[in-house]
Amino acid sequence: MTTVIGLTGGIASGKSTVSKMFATAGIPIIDADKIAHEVVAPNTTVLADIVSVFGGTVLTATGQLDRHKLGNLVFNDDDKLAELNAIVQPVIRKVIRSRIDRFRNRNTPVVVLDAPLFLEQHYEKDVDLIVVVSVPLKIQQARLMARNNLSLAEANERIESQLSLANKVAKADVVIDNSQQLEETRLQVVNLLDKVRQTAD
Ligand SMILES: CC(C)(COP(=O)(O)OP(=O)(O)OC[C@H]1O[C@@H](n2cnc3c(N)ncnc32)[C@H](O)[C@@H]1O)[C@@H](O)C(=O)NCCC(=O)NCCS
Ligand SMILES: Nc1ncnc2c1ncn2[C@@H]1O[C@H](COP(=O)(O)OP(=O)(O)OP(=O)(O)O)[C@@H](O)[C@H]1O
Repeated sequence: MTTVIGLTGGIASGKSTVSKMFATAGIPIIDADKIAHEVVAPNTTVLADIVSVFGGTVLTATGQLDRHKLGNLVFNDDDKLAELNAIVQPVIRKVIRSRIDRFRNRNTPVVVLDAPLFLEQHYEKDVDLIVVVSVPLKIQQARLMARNNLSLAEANERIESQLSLANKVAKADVVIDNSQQLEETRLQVVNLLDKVRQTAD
């Protein structure tokens, strides 16, 4: 039997950080952001659809998606973000589901699905446990501004384009508090894995 852990949280809450901790413990990761990057490679129909809606200016000189430019177009315009989601989410969903099926068929004991839009895109039924990484808003803003070199207003636009963290926490089976030192977070990951393994035994 496979336990699929759905790992989510707000932007810059620490999903990748937590997901690396699971990977270090030997757990395979399905990374939705990585899949989202793969499905828009040059010469894909997804990229062609994006260009037909947003125009050729979202491409770099070498025909790659200019992620920074597209991000600036969609994160302050709900309608444009919805248009982008309508193009990419069905394709991302297909890849995610086929990877989960493969792990379940192989009876891999524990797998993590790291998906920022897990709750917005309703992946609840695809997983066995919902884990939300949580930090107070002030820490989320500060980490996002530092990591992506954004102003407070730009950081807030991105934070507000998702379900609120409080809303995500309310839907969680387990909450990982990532507001302290990394070691504190790592201990919570190790504890959670112990519990999951005990339940599966
Ligand atoms: C708009 C894009 C080009 C911006 O690229 P950029 O390199 O700046 O961001 P990146 O892809 O690394 O995502 C960073 C974070 O932004 C947030 N985010 C990404 N896409 C979305 C979205 N559609 N809605 C809300 N938040 C989002 C997530 O928290 C994500 O972890 C890119 O995010 C994208 O293609 N998004 C659509 C695909 C998607 O939904 N990805 C999320 C995985 S399900
Ligand atoms: N406990 C921590 N203490 C200090 N900094 C941290 C901690 N956890 C994460 N960070 C930093 O905060 C930033 C956001 O973390 P991370 O990239 O893991 O978030 P994320 O939720 O995966 O983001 P996204 O939604 O954009 O994919 C990174 O720069 C990371 O190094």
